[in-house]
Amino acid sequence: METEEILQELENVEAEVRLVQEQIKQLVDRQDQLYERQSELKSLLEAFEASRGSPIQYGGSSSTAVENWSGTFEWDSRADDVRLNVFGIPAYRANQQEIINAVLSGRDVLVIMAAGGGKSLCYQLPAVLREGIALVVSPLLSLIQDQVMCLAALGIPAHMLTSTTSKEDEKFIYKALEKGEGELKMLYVTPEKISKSKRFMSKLEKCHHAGRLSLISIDEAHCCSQWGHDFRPDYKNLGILKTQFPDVPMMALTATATQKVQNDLMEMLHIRKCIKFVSTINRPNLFYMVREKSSVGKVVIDEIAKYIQESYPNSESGIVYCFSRKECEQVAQELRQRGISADYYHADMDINAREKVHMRWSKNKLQVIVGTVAFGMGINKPDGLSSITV
Ligand SMILES: Nc1ncnc2c1ncn2[C@@H]1O[C@H](COP(=O)(O)OP(=O)(O)OP(=O)(O)O)[C@@H](O)[C@H]1O
Repeated sequence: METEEILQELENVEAEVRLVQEQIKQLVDRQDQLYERQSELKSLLEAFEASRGSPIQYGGSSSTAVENWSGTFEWDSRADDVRLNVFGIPAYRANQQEIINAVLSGRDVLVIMAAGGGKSLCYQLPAVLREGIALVVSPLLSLIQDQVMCLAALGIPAHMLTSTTSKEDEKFIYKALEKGEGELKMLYVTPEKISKSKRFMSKLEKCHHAGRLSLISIDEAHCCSQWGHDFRPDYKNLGILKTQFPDVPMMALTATATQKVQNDLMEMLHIRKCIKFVSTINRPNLFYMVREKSSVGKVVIDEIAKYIQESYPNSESGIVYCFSRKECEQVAQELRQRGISADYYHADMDINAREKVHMRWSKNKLQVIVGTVAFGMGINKPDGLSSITV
């Protein structure tokens, strides 16, 4: 093949890709319009139903108020069973059931719920209920490891595909995506996988083509927006997921998003018509205390050590937040000198060292992590978690 011929064909292929992308965009827009019309028609039916005093049947099932996601759904009893017997959760918290119902109805959803409010259940439960594999995009390795560890403990086959994944695991995951072999229910990846690995995207495409991609969940979705406090450039490319897999419900979850960030992330993820759930930030399990800080460094450490020893005599886990990396190392060392099992965590450490500290802490082999804000986003540790900001 002559260079000129190659160039010509490349040009043709690129032109066709642009055309296909345009067609996909038009189809996604059309899908949005249809959803909107569907909602209007369901509202009309609901109104008729109310005026006649009897339910109208359509599409083989009884009608549900359009935005009434707390109504009755065919999966209610299966969802209750999984909630209780798989996740060990006796009752839903505010909005959880409605979010789950919206996703299981095939809708795209934006969830704004305070940290620790229970966002994970909102995508993990549908992932267990739906056939196939759910993809979860999450920004931090430590967060992914934490989630995969918790899911494994619940007996849910979850895996992660990250820079630390072994060749063997990678093979297993690719086979599960491509051929449906092996047990895989939830796959966690960092956003870089979506934007940088063509191989992964091609396997995902095959999984979708075979009808086995059940759900796409974007955790810490505020990272999409440049207006947010945690902008991650690779999150910007996640829009491709909706473009490539328009029929797969997408969930975007975050604890903090201003109106501007919400609009921005909906735009970027191509979920402009999503159902939005905002939970109040009242956290009854949180207790705040502010104490005056001495100007003498040693006294501050003495007081923190005393507070930890007196308030957490059974070595319950905690985090001490510091502003600088150097401070983290110093404070950890000084706490150790006062008999507290403590270690530091910050972004200057290599990934293995960070994971080691996180694992020791997760398994209660370390009581206190002294970290910068690099540690903590999305950490799930139900037993006695306390945090002190120096
Ligand atoms: N309905 C519920 N009842 C009791 N506990 C729950 C319920 N839902 C979730 N939890 C528990 O609450 C804790 C926090 O949940 P989760 O980690 O999902 O929070 P999150 O909203 O993802 O927080 P973050 O923003 O920090 O990631 C977990 O231990 C989880 O098991």
